[in-house]
Amino acid sequence: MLSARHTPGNDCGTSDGDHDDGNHESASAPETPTAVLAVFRCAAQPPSPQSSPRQAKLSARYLVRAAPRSLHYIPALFTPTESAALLQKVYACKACPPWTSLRSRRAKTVGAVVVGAKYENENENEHPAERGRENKETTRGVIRYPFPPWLETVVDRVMQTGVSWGEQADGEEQAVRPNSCLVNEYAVGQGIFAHRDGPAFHPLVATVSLGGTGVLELEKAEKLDDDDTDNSREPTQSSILSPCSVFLEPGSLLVLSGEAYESWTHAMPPREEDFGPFANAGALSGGDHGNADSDGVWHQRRRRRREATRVSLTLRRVAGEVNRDAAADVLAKIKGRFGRR
Ligand SMILES: O=C(O)CCC(=O)C(=O)O
Ligand SMILES: [Fe+2]
Repeated sequence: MLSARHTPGNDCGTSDGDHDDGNHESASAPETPTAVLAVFRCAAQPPSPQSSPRQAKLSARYLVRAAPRSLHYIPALFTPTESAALLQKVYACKACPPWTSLRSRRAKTVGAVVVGAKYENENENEHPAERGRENKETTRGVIRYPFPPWLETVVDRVMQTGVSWGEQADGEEQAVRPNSCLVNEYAVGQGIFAHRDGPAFHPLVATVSLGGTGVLELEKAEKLDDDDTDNSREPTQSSILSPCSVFLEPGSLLVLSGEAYESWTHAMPPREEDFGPFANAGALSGGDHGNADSDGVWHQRRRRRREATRVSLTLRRVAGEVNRDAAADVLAKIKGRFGRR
């Protein structure tokens, strides 16, 4: 099991990615209750406004300059063959919980699961009134299930890029692995509403795309936390202020950290066709999804039909303190659902 480091700003608090749907509590319990290793109390604690947003330590060549800081796009981290094999693993995974069907996608959380959460926008039907809203959950615990081996190999590859989920308590530079993975499945025409992932997964999430293509639209959050209006804050580090779109190819990795994580919403509009310009057009790997013509000129405004179901693996890290009451509660629920083993 991975150790649960408690790093500032990395507490369980708000979870926006799977938040919307109560995905954690009801359908996320893997079928093996023995996998429960610990339950933690989460102290909702937004990142300190004084500290500059933590940026992912990734090669500058992956930085998307036409997007808010700090968004990195790594094309072709997985080959088409590897991506196809991973898709099979996702669908065949016996150690993973069942899918939760949502309004415009299916989702499941593999690994550490936030439980007892109440989300302001729990009811996704309220969308689009919820647009851009950050969840204020009253999370009470986290259950740590291990990742299945195939997911650990995904993490290994992702971490080769230099991505790390926080620093060790002693300040030593050492890679910290993610412990939770939100798996989203979007049929062609489906998507996810605008949200921020919030303090639960701060300071960073990294998403592997498999199957079909997708587009993430980023927009500066309209309603920022009080702290964000503090004049004494450092000037914005964002290179841009207007909304932008990022094209996501299968096999790619997208890393959101810094302001892109904290102050911008991201959404995948539910549609069958996407339009440029794409902020990462110059970084796309090409091939079947290429935008470049024979002269290498990028056609940023080209239409892109979504042709296949897209599956994304969003790697995150959750931390928290032991909460024995929540543990007892959760274990009782799991036993009730799956019976004693
Ligand atoms: O599917 C994606 O690429 C984005 C998923 C996402 O934003 C989330 O789960 O929080
Ligand atoms: Fe998200």
